[in-house]
This record gives sequence, C-alpha cells and structure tokens, in this order.
Amino acid sequence: MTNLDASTMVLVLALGNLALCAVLTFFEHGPVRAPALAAWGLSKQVQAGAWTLLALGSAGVVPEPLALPGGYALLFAGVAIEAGASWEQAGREGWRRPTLLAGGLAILVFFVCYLIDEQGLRSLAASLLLGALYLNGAAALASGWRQASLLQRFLAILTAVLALVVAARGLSVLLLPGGWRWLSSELPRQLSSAALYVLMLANGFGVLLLARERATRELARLEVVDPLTDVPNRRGLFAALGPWMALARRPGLPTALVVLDLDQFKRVNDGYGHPAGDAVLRHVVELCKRQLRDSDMLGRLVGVEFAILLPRTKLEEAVLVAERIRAAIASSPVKSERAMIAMTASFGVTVIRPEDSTVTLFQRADDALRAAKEAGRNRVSQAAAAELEA
Ligand SMILES: Nc1nc2c(ncn2[C@@H]2O[C@H](COP(=O)(O)OP(=O)(O)OP(=O)(O)O)[C@@H](O)[C@H]2O)c(=O)[nH]1
Repeated sequence: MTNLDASTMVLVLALGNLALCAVLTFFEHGPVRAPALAAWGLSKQVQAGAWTLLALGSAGVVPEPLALPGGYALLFAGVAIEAGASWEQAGREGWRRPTLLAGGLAILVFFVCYLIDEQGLRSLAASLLLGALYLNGAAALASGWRQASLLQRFLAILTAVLALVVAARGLSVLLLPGGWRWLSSELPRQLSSAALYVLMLANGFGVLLLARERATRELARLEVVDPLTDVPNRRGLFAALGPWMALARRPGLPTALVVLDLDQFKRVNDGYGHPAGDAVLRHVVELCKRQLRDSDMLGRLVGVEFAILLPRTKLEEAVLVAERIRAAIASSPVKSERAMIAMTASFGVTVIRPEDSTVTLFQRADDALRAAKEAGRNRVSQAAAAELEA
C-alpha cells in the first residue's frame, strides 16, 4: 500500500483551501451576496489559515508549539463557522450561536489537553473534537431532510462519514496505540487526512452548487407564488384552474370562483404607510385561509384583488363561504404601530360553466364584484341567476 505522508497531506489541504478561498473571493462578489454564503466563505478562509499554519509547522518554518495549537484553534473555529452557516442556510438560526459556542469550547478543551500531554491526549482530543464539530455540520445539512435535494443529502451523508473517520483516528490512538495485526497505527491517521481532503473538495464544489440549486428553486417558486403573501400568484392560480375548467364540461358538482377586492385600500396606504398596507394584506390572507378547506385554493390576482377557487361547491354554498370571509375581515381589524386598521372587502361569486374560458369566467366574477362595490362595498354579490341558467 502506498504510504501517504501526513505532512504532505496537510500541505495539500492548505493549498487546496487557499485555492478555494481565491475562487470564493470572486464568486458572486458584490453587496448582494447571501449572508450564509458570506459566512461559509469566511469559514473557508479560517480553515485555509489553519491548514497553512499546520503545514508551516510540520515544515519547521513556524515553531511547533505555536503552529499546532494555533492551527487547531483556527481549524475548530473554521469548522464551527461553517456548521453555523449551514444552520443559517437551513433557516434554523437558533442553532448558529450554540454551534459557535461549541467551537469556542472545543478550542478551550484542546488547549487544556495540549498542556497536559502534547502527544497522545492532544491527538485524541483534536480528532474527537473535530469529528464532533463535523457531525454538527452534517446535522445542519441534514435538517429538513424531506425537502432536501439529493445533492444536499449527499453532502450531509458525506460530512457524517468523514466526521466518523476523523473521530476514529483519535479512538485508534486510544484503543490501538501500537496498531492491530496488519493495521498500523499510521493508517487511520492517513485515512483521516485523505478523508479531510475529500471533504474539502466535495464541500467546496457541493456547497456552491447547492447555493445555485437553491437560488434556481426559489426563482421557479416565485414564478407561481406571490412573495408578499406566499399564496399562488395569477400565473399559479391560472395553472391550477385549467383542470377545473375541463371538469366543468362534465356533469357533476360545479367549481365556484370567488373574487375578493379590499375596499378603499388606498386609504390604508396613504394613512398608515405601505408596510402597514402589506401587513393588512398578509393578515387578510391568513383570515381567508382559516375559512377555507384544504382543497380550496386562494391566490392573488393583482394588487389587492384575490381569487378563491372552491372545487365541488355550488353557487349558494360559495356565497356562504364568501359571506363568512367578509364577516371575518370586517370584524378583525389589523394592529399596526399607530392604530387598529379596520378593513372590509367586496366579493363577486360565480361558478365555472361548460362554455367558459378564463376570460369569460373572470369577466362574470368581476362584474359581480363591481356590483358589490357599487352597492356600497363590504358585501357579497353573485353573478345574475338568469345569466347562470342561460
Ligand atoms: N401596501 C400595498 N399596497 C398595494 C399593494 N398592491 C396594490 N396596493 C395598493 O392598493 C390600492 C388598490 O387600490 P384600488 O383597488 O384601485 O382602489 P381602492 O382604494 O382599494 O378602492 P376600491 O377598490 O374602489 O374600494 C392602490 O393604492 C395600490 O397602490 C401591495 O402589495 N402592498
């Protein structure tokens, strides 16, 4: 078996991390860099510094009593910052601070072990602590496993395996100081160095690709979802409408459409400011959702106009649903910084007819909505019965 020289591996890790840092300096350079990615870039810089210091130590350029503790302290800090960035990326900011504290604690424990014994205990502590910090990083990558992409899962598993390999190095020093049969005590040491190298490579490419993957996903989501209220936008709503339009041509229970427009919303914006207006919109969406079934679909058409699709619902039932939502909005003012903002909404209700196109369907619902506005607002109006029978 080829003998991997440990100090060469440290040098390779130093050079590899430095190269990655150089690339990261130019990647998405500018003020709009995602915060998690900026933290990850910092973690790579710290790790590059760590490996460089360790490499200089093993080459005798920097005295070992300086290079070893300094290098490991930077390494623990770098891996902790990296895990913190992963928690942030996963939307679990609460885990970031404990992770960074764990990094600080690891540095402290390592120093104590180093002072007690520069060889065995120091080596054991370094491997176990580093393994634990990597395992934390793996847990961060694994959080939200169900929604995670294949790439994210792969990185999580890879990081976990590498954490175990690094920890095994420390355990082998403790349990098999002289090696076991053909297994020399040098082998786990070399294996863990190689594992760290693989981690550096896969992590370097993987995290950047993951950032790209997430950005692409988010863009695709924003094509069909309204970012303010997190409900489908016009495009998303119309896409969902297609199958129901087709079903309307077959006998069976109809699908109803309710359009809702908030009354005199301009006054809210003018009186309380745009952010308060946004808060009212989000509040109204929550109120609507509470009145709807899982199979119903609420979407934002434009501005302060929303549409609700009610599958398997007759006109009279849809009117009742609209009436319930109207009453809920009228009786739930929104608390803003300055005042309670009272709100009302007007509604137009109709059902999908076999001959409908989206244009005729929405025209009819909008006509009913206009009638509600003209009749004084804060009311529900349905498309004319005579028209419906036509
Ligand atoms: N805060 C906020 N306001 C918005 C948003 N989208 C549209 N608006 C505002 O909502 C108002 C909608 O006005 P209109 O629907 O034309 O009229 P209105 O004042 O609601 O009066 P009626 O519909 O006649 O009852 C406009 O002032 C828009 O600027 C948004 O996302 N946030």
